[in-house]
Amino acid sequence: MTALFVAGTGTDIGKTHVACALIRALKARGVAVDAFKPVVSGFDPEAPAASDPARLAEALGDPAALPRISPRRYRAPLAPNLAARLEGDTLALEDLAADCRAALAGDHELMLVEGAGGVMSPLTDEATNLDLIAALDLPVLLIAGSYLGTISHVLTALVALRARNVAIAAIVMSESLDAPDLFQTADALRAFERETPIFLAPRDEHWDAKALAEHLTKGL
Ligand SMILES: Nc1ncnc2c1ncn2[C@@H]1O[C@H](COP(=O)(O)OP(=O)(O)OP(=O)(O)O)[C@@H](O)[C@H]1O
Ligand SMILES: C[C@H](N)[C@H](N)CCCCCC(=O)O
Ligand SMILES: [Mg+2]
Repeated sequence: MTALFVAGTGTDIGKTHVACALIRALKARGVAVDAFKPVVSGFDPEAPAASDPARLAEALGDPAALPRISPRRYRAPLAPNLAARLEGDTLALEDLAADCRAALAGDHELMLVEGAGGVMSPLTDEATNLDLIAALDLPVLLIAGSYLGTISHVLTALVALRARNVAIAAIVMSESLDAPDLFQTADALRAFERETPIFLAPRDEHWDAKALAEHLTKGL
C-alpha cells in the first residue's frame, strides 16, 4: 500500500488529528511518509497555523510544505465548491484527481491524502469525496467520532464506500467532546462491523498512533 485516502464520516471529526498522529508514528518507524489535501476551505491566510495543511506540514517536520500540501486554499468555511465559487473558481473532479496523481507520483513510501468534510461531502458541483476516492482507486482510512449517533454515520459511510468497491484499510474512532464512553461505543460498532479493524484515539492531542501505523505498514 503506497497511499491512503483519509476520509471522515463528517467534518471536524478528527481526520487531520489522526493523520498528524499517524505521520508522527510512521516517521518514528522510519517510513518515508507524505501528505496531500487537494483542497482546503476555511483557510485563513492571515492565520495559517491552525489550518489542515499547516498541521500536516508540522507533523511532517516541514512547515514550508504548506502550499505543496494544499495548492487549492479557500477562505470560506463551506464545502469546497461553494468556497471556491466565492473566490471566482470552479473546481473540477478531473483537476483535483490530476493534482492528487501528481502528488502520488512523488518520492515517498506512503502518501496520506486527506479529503474535505465527509465521504459524501461535495468537492465540486458534481462530485463528492467518494467520487475522488473512486477515481484515484485508493484504500480508505475512515475516521469517525465517538458522539451519540456515530454508529449510524460509520455504517452509512461503509455502505457508500463498499457500493463503489472501495477498500477500507482501517477505521479510527477519534474521541469526541461530550460523548458517551469511547470503549462502549467502539464495542457497539464492532457488533455491526466485524470486517475492518477499529482503532481508538482517546481524547489526547499527543495520541500515539503506533498500533495503527504497524497495522497499515504490514508488508510495506
Ligand atoms: N481524539 C482527539 N483528541 C484530541 N483532539 C481531537 C481528537 N479528535 C479530534 N480532535 C480535535 O477536534 C478538532 C477537529 O479535528 P480535525 O481538525 O482533525 O477534524 P477534520 O475531520 O480534519 O475536519 P475537516 O473536515 O475540517 O478537515 C481539532 O481541534 C482536533 O485537534
Ligand atoms: C469547512 C470545513 N472545516 C470543511 N473543510 C468543509 C466541510 C464541508 C461539509 C459539506 C457537507 O457535507 O455538508
Ligand atoms: Mg482536516
